[in-house]
Amino acid sequence: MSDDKVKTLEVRRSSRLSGFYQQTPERRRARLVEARWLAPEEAEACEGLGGFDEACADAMVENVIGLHGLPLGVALNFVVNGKDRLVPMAVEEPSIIAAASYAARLSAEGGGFTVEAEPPITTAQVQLLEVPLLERAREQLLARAEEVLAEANAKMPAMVARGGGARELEVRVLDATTLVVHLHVDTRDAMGANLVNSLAEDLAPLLALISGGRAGLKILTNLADRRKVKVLTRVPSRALSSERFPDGDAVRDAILEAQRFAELDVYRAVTHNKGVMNGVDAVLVACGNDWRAVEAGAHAYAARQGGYRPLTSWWGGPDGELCGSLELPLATSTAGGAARAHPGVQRALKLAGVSGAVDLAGLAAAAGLATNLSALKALSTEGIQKGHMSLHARRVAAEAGASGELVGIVAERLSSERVYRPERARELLAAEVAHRKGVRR
Ligand SMILES: CC(C)(COP(=O)([O-])OP(=O)([O-])OC[C@H]1O[C@@H](n2cnc3c(N)ncnc32)[C@H](O)[C@@H]1OP(=O)([O-])[O-])[C@@H](O)C(=O)NCCC(=O)NCCSC(=O)C[C@@](C)(O)CC(=O)[O-]
Ligand SMILES: NC(=O)C1=CN([C@@H]2O[C@H](COP(=O)(O)OP(=O)(O)OC[C@H]3O[C@@H](n4cnc5c(N)ncnc54)[C@H](O)[C@@H]3O)[C@@H](O)[C@H]2O)C=CC1
Repeated sequence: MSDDKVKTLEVRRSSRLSGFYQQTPERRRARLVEARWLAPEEAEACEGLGGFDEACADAMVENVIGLHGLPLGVALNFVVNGKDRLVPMAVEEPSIIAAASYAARLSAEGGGFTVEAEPPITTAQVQLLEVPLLERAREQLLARAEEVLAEANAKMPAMVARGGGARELEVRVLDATTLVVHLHVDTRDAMGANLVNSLAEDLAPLLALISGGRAGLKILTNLADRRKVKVLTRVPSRALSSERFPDGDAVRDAILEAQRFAELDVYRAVTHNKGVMNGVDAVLVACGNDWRAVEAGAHAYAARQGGYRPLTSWWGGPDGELCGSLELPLATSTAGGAARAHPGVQRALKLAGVSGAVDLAGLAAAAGLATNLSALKALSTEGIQKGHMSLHARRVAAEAGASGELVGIVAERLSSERVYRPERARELLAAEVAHRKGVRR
């Protein structure tokens, strides 16, 4: 590990930054410097597109004609495996970052999030077609597994030197003449897609020869179920009480009813899991990771028992607390892709103190459990619209033409009326502007 990384890990910093959300972006950046989350020059570099320019973009994808921005925020209050963390989130939807921060505050009351992550195993699939003697081919492939693994490792000396490498060969029968070989590879801090895809292509002729069949597709699987991450939390029921809902036990029970709904009904389970992915995806986007791969794997994992189920579980603990867990496959990267090419991604990883791909997976999962908790709590008490729409109101106000402090004023009036129509926002804005002109005269 580099000296810089060691220093980042040693500094004790608080993820609780009171009043943060009421401040301007400029002041928030200054707070991150004061609280030693960012160096002054890093905070300055966050401004605007944060150093991401057309040259970076042109090197990343094809047919670039410009840049596309998204808001980058930080979720606060996270304690993960006993350590305070800030969680960078890039997302277009209002209230997700607030929801993550809110649930992280609740979780911190019970000690925070505990993450258990599997090693970073990415799996390549080689399809073997027209295999004459399936069972014999399977036996032969397994008998020569060590040879195949050694061949694979010989093709990636740098990964082996890093502590990664090919770990296991698995053979599955798909139909009367088709096998699939799984090559499980520890890809350390890389997602490993390009690496294992190359391995699969290189090894396919040997696998076909051993099986007596012919090689078909050679590609990784995004059902990365050897690369799962599990996150747990417990929230004391007193932390769930509020002025409007003073009985924390009743709030806990209402959340458990919401969980049961998702367990019983696929229509609800899908929305429930959307609330999980609100947190997971926002972290992955901020950290330049392949969220399509994670989305695909997460939903397949949710359906692994045949029916589609919620990715999280919530249950009552022995001391009346609310306990929750989230488990999903999460193949992340801090070494490749945008992590190398995008200066904003590099800063986000630094801000979050990410030590590697497995650590990033844990942080994204903690954010997912958090956004699910906030959504369930809101849904089972006051309803989603109050918190969500009062934040959405700022966007409605801005779209109606408000700027500067008028955004907050119009948004607050929309929220107090609980009306979020653009025409009402325009009326309120016009009235406020007319009022100000009248006062000046
Ligand atoms: C929005 C809250 C948090 C308000 O909740 P509240 O109770 O009004 O919040 P509060 O004023 O008591 O503040 C509590 C904490 O929330 C955070 N917080 C509070 N306000 C802000 C803000 N403006 N900006 C940033 N952070 C904010 C902040 O951490 C604050 O702590 P403090 O710093 O004061 O100690 C709550 O209503 C909530 O979590 N709602 C759920 C929102 C949500 O899930 N949004 C996603 C969109 S809906 C969706 O996509 C998913 C869904 C719902 O369909 C999934 C499903 O069905 O399961
Ligand atoms: N089905 C899918 O999901 C597919 C995804 N992809 C894309 O492939 C890319 C794969 O990402 P990555 O594998 O992360 O990037 P990558 O393909 O750039 O590989 C990362 C490279 O970083 C180097 N490296 C340096 N330090 C390392 C460390 N500590 N640990 C591991 N490697 C280290 C290694 O040489 C490694 O090969 C993503 O952009 C993904 O979107 C591509 C094809 C299919």
